[in-house]
Amino acid sequence: MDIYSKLTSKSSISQHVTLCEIEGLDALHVHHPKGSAVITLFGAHVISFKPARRKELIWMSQNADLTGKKAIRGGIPVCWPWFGKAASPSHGFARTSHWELESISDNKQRTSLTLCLKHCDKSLAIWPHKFDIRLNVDISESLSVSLTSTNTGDSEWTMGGALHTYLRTSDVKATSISGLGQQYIDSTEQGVIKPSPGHTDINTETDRIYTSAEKKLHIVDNGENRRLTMENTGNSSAVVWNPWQSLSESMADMTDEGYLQMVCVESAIHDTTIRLAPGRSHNLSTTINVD
Ligand SMILES: O=P(O)(O)OC[C@H]1O[C@@H](O)[C@H](O)[C@@H](O)[C@@H]1O
Repeated sequence: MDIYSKLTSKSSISQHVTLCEIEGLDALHVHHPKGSAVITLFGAHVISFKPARRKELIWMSQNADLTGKKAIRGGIPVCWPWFGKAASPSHGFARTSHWELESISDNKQRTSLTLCLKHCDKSLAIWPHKFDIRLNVDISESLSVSLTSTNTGDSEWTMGGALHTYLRTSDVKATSISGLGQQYIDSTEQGVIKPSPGHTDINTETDRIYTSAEKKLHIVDNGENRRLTMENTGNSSAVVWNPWQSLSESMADMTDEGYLQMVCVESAIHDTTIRLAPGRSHNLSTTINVD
């Protein structure tokens, strides 16, 4: 999907940031000399990142729903306060909530945006806890996304989540990921734990939670001879997901062939294990670089 041709400008809000609309969703278009990005306020969802003079790094489904009625397929969904089906809705409510833009800072090196989501009557009905979460997005020649979760209530709560990055690849069958550690939970086989050589190719439906992944992962797209590094912090696992053919065909927001150009590599807290006492914060981050 060519995100940039679908943007309609509304107003310039800083030297390098324009408020735009994409199919009815408000979005921030960052046009820094070192890199471009688009982030929707719905979900605080990064839907594009392009380092200057390089190709798009982020995959977006051609059939993504951009009406604000369901989660966006592609980009970097912010899954919070839980990962997957730990509770309902799947991957939490942050990715389908409307976030506020809190601040922008532009300098020669980067543009940084902070978006914010706080508890409200709707969130309290789903998850009865008070919180403040902030997503900081730094756009430069690399992309850095950092989610700080703070307990603003008066009792402890527990959270999980993920920065669920959909990476674009020229050919998933020629893509390999390393730094994954020695074992994974295979979600395609009822959570069986399997040994891992620390790296994987993608040539079938893949839904794996790597529980001893290294902080730095390497993703090699041999089709395009491109090497990405993803550095994660604050996570308990790295999740690798590709729905492959028959699942893609069953999903309304994927094209039948969409799975061939993507792989999700996620900085995750799959096990809802972060306990936050009142006033305490946790930071989960992912930084993506083209080597
Ligand atoms: O369809 P959703 O809710 O966006 O989830 C997509 C996938 O997200 C991955 O993180 C999960 O491991 C998969 O099990 C899941 O299918």
